Amino acid sequence: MIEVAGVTKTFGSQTVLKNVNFKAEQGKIVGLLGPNGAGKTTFIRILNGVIKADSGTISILNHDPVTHGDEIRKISGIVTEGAGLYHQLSGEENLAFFADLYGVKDKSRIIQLLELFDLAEHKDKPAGTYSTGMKKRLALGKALLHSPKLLFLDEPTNGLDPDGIKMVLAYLKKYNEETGTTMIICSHVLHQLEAVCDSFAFLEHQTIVEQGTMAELEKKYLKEIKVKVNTDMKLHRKEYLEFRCEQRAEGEVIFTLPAKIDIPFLLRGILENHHVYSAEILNNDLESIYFKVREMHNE
Ligand SMILES: Nc1ncnc2c1ncn2[C@@H]1O[C@H](COP(=O)(O)OP(=O)(O)OP(=O)(O)O)[C@@H](O)[C@H]1O
Repeated sequence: MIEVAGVTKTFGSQTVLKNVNFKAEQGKIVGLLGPNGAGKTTFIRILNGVIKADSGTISILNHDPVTHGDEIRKISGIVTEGAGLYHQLSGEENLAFFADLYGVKDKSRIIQLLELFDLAEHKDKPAGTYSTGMKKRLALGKALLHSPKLLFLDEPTNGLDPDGIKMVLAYLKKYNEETGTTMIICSHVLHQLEAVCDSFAFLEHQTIVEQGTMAELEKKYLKEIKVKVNTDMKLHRKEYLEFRCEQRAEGEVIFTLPAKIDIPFLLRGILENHHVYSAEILNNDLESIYFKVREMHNE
């Protein structure tokens, strides 16, 4: 769906993006990660045709955002920090206004989206009186009015409370599953991204240094696995079945294994003489991988 090769962007004397390569498959949700100022928003604005790259090639469903920006905006939606809503208009009036602007003929789409985002009972209230979570949901509804094939989401959960975050992410996942809409999401809240994204791209030093699914990233970056085992065994050594281990607390042992494949062997070994109440891999979450990727590309 999206293919980017060798994209570079400078603002004055500052190079923000340098030789960026990126791919997104149709129907997938891709997380775009990187520290503050890495260039994530700039990259999304280039993809959406709002600003122009200095060099490189971009193809979005075979359209170039520079020459066919309008076509891309017709098939894409965007949610950014400023939701771009009219505060004096009601929720429904906002969607009606943008539906006209986007040339959406089927007006039933407005009520459908208000219902989808649990805003139907608030549709007549001015958007300015909405809570942050309601505004975000209305902005999502606005971005989806014309049933885009592609959705750009820049920090979609910023400012939301934990319930709001959970709700917005659940809506996005559900919408993706039901419609196959491709989504690119920028966020710093990694555990949220981990739950919804199919793959991840890492922006570092002005370029995408890594892109892959969780399984691909784990394989490449996790050189050892840390497993926390709740067991009644008491350790008197720093090694067990040739694996490094450490008793953290009573009944809790951390084992360091070369690979996931060693976990069944370890657990069978312990179970011969002890009980195992639970076992959990500690370092295979997106946050651990994010720091590994950064570490490797900052050496
Ligand atoms: N229109 C502009 N003119 C000049 N500099 C800009 C412009 N837009 C972005 N920049 C600069 O480009 C760099 C990257 O900004 P960008 O907003 O793309 O980063 P980001 O990864 O989205 O950051 P954050 O995580 O903080 O949102 C920053 O140093 C920013 O100041």
